Amino acid sequence: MFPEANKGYSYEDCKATADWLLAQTDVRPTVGIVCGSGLGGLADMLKDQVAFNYKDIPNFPQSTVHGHAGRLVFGTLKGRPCVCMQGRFHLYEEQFAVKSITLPMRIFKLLGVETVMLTNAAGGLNQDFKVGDIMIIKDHLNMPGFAGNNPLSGPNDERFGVRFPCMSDAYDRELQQLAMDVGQELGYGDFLREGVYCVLGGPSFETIAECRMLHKLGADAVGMSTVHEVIIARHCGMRVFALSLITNQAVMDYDSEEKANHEEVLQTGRQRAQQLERLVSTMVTRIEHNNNYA
Ligand SMILES: O=P(O)(O)O[C@H]1O[C@H](CO)[C@@H](O)[C@H]1O
Ligand SMILES: Nc1nc2[nH]cnc2c(=O)[nH]1
Repeated sequence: MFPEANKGYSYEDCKATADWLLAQTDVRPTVGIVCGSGLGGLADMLKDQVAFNYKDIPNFPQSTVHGHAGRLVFGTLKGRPCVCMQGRFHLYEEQFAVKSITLPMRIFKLLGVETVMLTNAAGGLNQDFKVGDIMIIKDHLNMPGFAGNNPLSGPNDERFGVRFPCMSDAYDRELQQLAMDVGQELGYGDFLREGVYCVLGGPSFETIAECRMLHKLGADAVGMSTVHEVIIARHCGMRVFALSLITNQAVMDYDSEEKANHEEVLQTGRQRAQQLERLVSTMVTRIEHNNNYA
């Protein structure tokens, strides 16, 4: 499913994969997009597509989760060259996978990507949030990281970045503001939020006590992805924008009959897909037009 432990992750391996891809397409992407659960439609927005199944790409992991197609799509979005992961990898898909799930970020970097835009489906912990809200991520809590499960653990290759990267500026503030501005213009003000995303290892959803604890700790939404990719993307100097679609309310109350489930997650994704695609595609256009954002 994933490349063998410690195989396929060196700078040379990543470069070989990037060079292989660059030899198959004329697209030279400067924006990389990652589609969350049920949000794969973002990739369909790309024009003049050149698409690869993950299984055909050297060193690439394979998607195993329903709602993650497993294709790397190159193309243009309103004239801007992009690459899009239609399907991402999660910590729970294989034990000790924190390096393989983040590998595509290093390949993005070596393809020439400058800005990464990540999306995910998440459970809402903030009691003001509703299902269908879009949360611009301003910061994160890396729970697996507290236990030493950080994608940068192990030897550091300075060709990618420094040993101790700063994370207080992980989420680009100009891009957060751009998302707010674009969202307001598109009339999304009623369901556009900002907040802190907390990553857990999954795949089990949270208990009621866990949701209450995470909320008290300052998390507005909880999921099982994104943070590891953000760490690797920032380590190698790419700008990061990330958003969560609040696909379900985290259950915080012992009287509640609600139960988190993946079908609801995918269903909410389908309902908000078009607006989310418009938000991301309009942002990409502005990144191109305002060089101060690029
Ligand atoms: O984060 P994405 O990939 O959107 O997926 C989210 O949805 C799945 C649970 O329904 C989990 O994998 C969670 O992380
Ligand atoms: N951990 C977690 N991941 C999610 N992804 C979508 N919804 C949820 C949720 O409630 N919890």
